[in-house]
Formats: sequence, structure tokens, C-alpha cells
Amino acid sequence: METKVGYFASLEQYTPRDALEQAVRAENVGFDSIWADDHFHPWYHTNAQSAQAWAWMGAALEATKDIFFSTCITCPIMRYNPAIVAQTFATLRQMYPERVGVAVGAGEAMNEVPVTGEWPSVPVRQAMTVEAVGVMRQLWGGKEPVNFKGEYFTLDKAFLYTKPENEVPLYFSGMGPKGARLAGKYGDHLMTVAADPSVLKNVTIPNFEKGAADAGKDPSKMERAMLIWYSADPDYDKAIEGLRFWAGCLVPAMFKYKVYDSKEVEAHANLVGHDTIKENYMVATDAEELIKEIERFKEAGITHFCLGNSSPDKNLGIDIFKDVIPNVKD
Ligand SMILES: C[C@H](OP(=O)(O)OC[C@@H](O)[C@@H](O)[C@@H](O)CN1c2cc(O)ccc2Cc2c1[nH]c(=O)[nH]c2=O)C(=O)N[C@@H](CCC(=O)N[C@@H](CCC(=O)O)C(=O)O)C(=O)O
Ligand SMILES: CCCCCC(=O)CC
Repeated sequence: METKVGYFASLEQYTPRDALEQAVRAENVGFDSIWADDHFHPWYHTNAQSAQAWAWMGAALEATKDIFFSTCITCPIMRYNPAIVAQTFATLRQMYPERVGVAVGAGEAMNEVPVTGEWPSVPVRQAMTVEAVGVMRQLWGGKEPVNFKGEYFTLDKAFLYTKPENEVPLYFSGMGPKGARLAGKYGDHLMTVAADPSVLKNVTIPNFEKGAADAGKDPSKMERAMLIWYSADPDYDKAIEGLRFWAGCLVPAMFKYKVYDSKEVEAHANLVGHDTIKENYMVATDAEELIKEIERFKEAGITHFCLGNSSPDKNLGIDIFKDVIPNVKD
């Protein structure tokens, strides 16, 4: 499968207008896709943003020429009703055929708790996500109004009048082994986050492939997309510190406990050392180093990169890919 290089235009880190300008620049540089985080609260507090992803996508699709867009990722089970997620992405895909996908996952406390007060366990949220995907697919494909009474969601003669020309490609996020299996079974493609390449190769991807095979699908035709942040700068220490905004994602407690106040997340993020940041994200002083990093993950089986630019100079962080993209494509 051909390698795709996508740009993650963060709505938590940059203003929506700034992220839109980055998307335009990234398309001109030759990226294959644009991905946007779908958040209510951000992963950092100081100077953070948190624009609504779907509103932004409409504007960004119009401002660009033909590049593919998806969220990375949307949680379709709590603050959003899955039927409304289905309607939103059907609308965007009808307006921009072949250019729109959606990625879904079981959610994060910082996006759901502030507006629902609820935070079910991981297994419950995973079961809700599976049911939500079923709801979305029934609506996208439905030629007649749909009645459905599930454990979590209900459709009562629900019909999508505005339909995409074909089904919206659905990336399913799996970070743990069970999540990856569900991604294979219920998604069109895998979405995951950067991890040790040996974990991706020996745990995440095999679980994804097993889930796909169990559902009678051919996993070799399904993308394995991965979000990873990078920072490029001629000054190595400056490049590492550029990634501070995302250091909270490296604190496992953020996923296990009900942490939803961005000031609290930031306090944890500020305790993360440079070594941990270096080990988990891509830090580079030139294009050559970025190419090597991407190759490590390609060897682990990743086929679609969603690259979050946390470089001190964000334009440099985009333009450097003129020298990276031709060298990582097969
Ligand atoms: C927590 C793991 O669950 P999993 O289903 O694998 O992954 C969850 C993620 O997909 C979501 O949190 C997702 O919403 C995060 N996310 C995101 C994900 C991604 O791949 C790319 C980009 C993004 C950006 C983004 C996200 N979310 C948003 O809302 N908005 C965004 O923009 C996991 O580890 N699962 C394990 C099972 C864990 C488990 O069940 N644990 C037990 C306790 C065990 C113990 O005590 O030790 C429990 O909690 O009960 C698995 O194997 O699946
Ligand atoms: C390990 C980080 C996964 C979630 C990242 C996120 O929500 C920011 C886009």
C-alpha cells in the first residue's frame, strides 16, 4: 500500500484561522491529507485554543483545492449523538466528494466530562463506539427511514436526506489491543497514536488485522494511520521544547483517570522530561532526521502518517516536508 503523509492541523494549539492557513500551505507543499483534532478542552492551558472541528473543516475544505480531510478523532458517543455525526460528515462529503473522512474513538475525559458530567469506563465507551458506528453506517446507507433500539442509542424513523455520493471512509481509533481489534472489525481503516514501533508491529497491527479478518475483510487493503507530533528546528533543544504543548499525552494517568481540567493536564505536562519527549515524538534538526523517523514507523507497518507540527517556527515545520515527502513515498 502506498505511504500517505498527512498534516495534523491542530485546533488545540493554533487559532482556527492559523490552522486553516497551515492547511493551505501543507497542501501546496505536497501533503496527502489534513487531519484536525476534535476537542472541547485542550491538552494544554496556556495560550491554548479549542475550535469546533466540523465548523473548521467546512471552511478549510473550501479554502483548499483537492486534499482529503478527516477529524483525528471524533468521539461519537457522548457530547455528540452519532446520528448528528453521520449527518455532519454526509453533508461535508456530499459537498466535497472523495475529500472527506471521519475518524472515531472512545473519547477523552477532557472533551466529554465538561459538558455531560459523565465518564463511563473504557469497556463501556468502546461498546458505545461500536454501536455508534453501526448507527452512522445505517444512516449513511439507509434507503428508508431507520428504526433502531440499541443499548445506548435509538433511531426512530431517522432518515438522512442529504447523503454522500458513497460511504464516508471511517477510521477507527485503537490505542490498546482491544481497541485495535475493534478497529479492524468495525472500521474501514486503523487510526492509532505513536507508540514504540515494536508495540505497533507486534501488538497493535496484528490485533487490527485479526479484527478485520474476523469480520471477513482483507486487512492488506486497510490503511494503518498514526498520529505523531514532530518538531523541527536547527537548534535541537529548542525543537524538543517545542513539543511541550503535547507532553500531557505522554502521562498515562490522563487516560486512566477522569482528568478534564486543562490547567491540571498542563501541570502534568510540565513535569515531563526532555528524554521522554524525545523517545515518543519526532525531534529533528533537518529533513534527513525526519525521514529516518518516518521510516522507523513505516517498517512497523504504518501506511498513513498524521503529523502534528509543534515546531517553534511552524512554517519551517511545514516547508521542510518539500524535502521529506518525496523520500518517504514508495
Ligand atoms: C484507552 C484505550 O482505549 P482504546 O479504545 O484503545 O483507545 C481509546 C482512544 O481511541 C480514545 O481515547 C480516543 O478518543 C483518543 N483520541 C485520539 C486517538 C487516536 O488514535 C488519534 C487521535 C486522537 C485524538 C482525539 C482523541 N479523542 C478525542 O476525543 N479527540 C481527539 O481529537 C486502551 O488502553 N484500551 C485498552 C483497554 C484499557 C482498559 O479497558 N482498561 C481498564 C482498566 C485496566 C487497568 O486498570 O489496568 C479500564 O479502564 O476499565 C484496550 O486494550 O483496548
Ligand atoms: C496519546 C494521545 C492521544 C490523544 C491525542 C489527542 O487527543 C490530541 C489530538
